[in-house]
Amino acid sequence: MTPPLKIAIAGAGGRMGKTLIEAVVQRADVLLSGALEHAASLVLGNSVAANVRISADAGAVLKGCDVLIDFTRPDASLPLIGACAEHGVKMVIGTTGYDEAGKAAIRAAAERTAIVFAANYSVGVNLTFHILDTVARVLNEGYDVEIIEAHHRHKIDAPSGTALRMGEVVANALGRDLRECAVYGREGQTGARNGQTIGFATVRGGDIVGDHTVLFAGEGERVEITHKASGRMTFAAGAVRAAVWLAQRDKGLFDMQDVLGLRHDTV
Ligand SMILES: NC(=O)C1=CN([C@@H]2O[C@H](COP(=O)(O)OP(=O)(O)OC[C@H]3O[C@@H](n4cnc5c(N)ncnc54)[C@H](OP(=O)(O)O)[C@@H]3O)[C@@H](O)[C@H]2O)C=CC1
Ligand SMILES: O=C(O)C1=N[C@H](C(=O)O)C[C@H](O)C1
Repeated sequence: MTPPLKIAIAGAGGRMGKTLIEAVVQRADVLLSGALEHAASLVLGNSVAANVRISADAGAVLKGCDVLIDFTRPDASLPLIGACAEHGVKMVIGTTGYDEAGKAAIRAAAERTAIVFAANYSVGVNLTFHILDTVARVLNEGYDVEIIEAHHRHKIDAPSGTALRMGEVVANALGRDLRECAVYGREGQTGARNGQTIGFATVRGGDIVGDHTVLFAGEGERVEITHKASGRMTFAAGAVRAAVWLAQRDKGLFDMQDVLGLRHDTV
């Protein structure tokens, strides 16, 4: 019998970390082997499962696992990504907000180990990426694109990784480069809207788990594609699914489209 896949969680005390622990423990085919936090964390030593306490010893946690699932913050995850590449530990990265150098570090690490990196692990959002590609190709002229996202008051990056990915999908479908056409918020005498731009609006408040709407506004009609997450288990279950999928890969960079078998040339 194949031994269960050993999964460790980085950011174990966080909102996603706690939900990921629940998601791992629920499955019979995987084992929670470690739970990682930073050295000053108030939850160090807390027991999270049989024989697993939250630790700040990254070396020991990595030694004991096959896959590390990281939902932390870019500055915390980058050293872990380097260490995983060095020790051949596979990774599922859910953290958002990386700059270009951070993304380059992930690509470099994926030459040495297998990594799934996705801004959103829910099946619904990944399906939405496909729908957006189709909608943008049809409404390719005369429709202004605006992306509106809302999250809880604790979120530290904006726009969300998911909103940015939605922008990339739409921009690719329209033959545009998001880096050149994105407009992040408006204020004052903005002038009339440039039809080639893709606008982003961010809302932060309360306990909103994650809402995303892409609006295609034309003359006489508008199309709105909306996804609303009402709980974090949808992300956590997707991340654990990605970890199990990684068991068959040695190295390379993948995303949730690959895990779900949804990849085609455009998304
Ligand atoms: N891809 C997806 O599907 C999703 C992605 N996310 C992303 O996941 C990330 C985390 O979100 P969320 O759980 O809400 O955030 P939290 O702040 O609740 O959790 C982050 C955790 O990481 C801990 N941490 C900080 N530094 C380190 C370190 N060096 N080693 C280990 N742990 C560390 C934090 O500790 P402390 O609080 O003490 O600083 C905290 O417990 C965000 O980037 C978010 O955007 C979220 C949901 C879904
Ligand atoms: O921080 C969050 O909570 C979330 N972050 C992800 C993002 O930035 O897209 C995914 C989800 O919307 C929740």
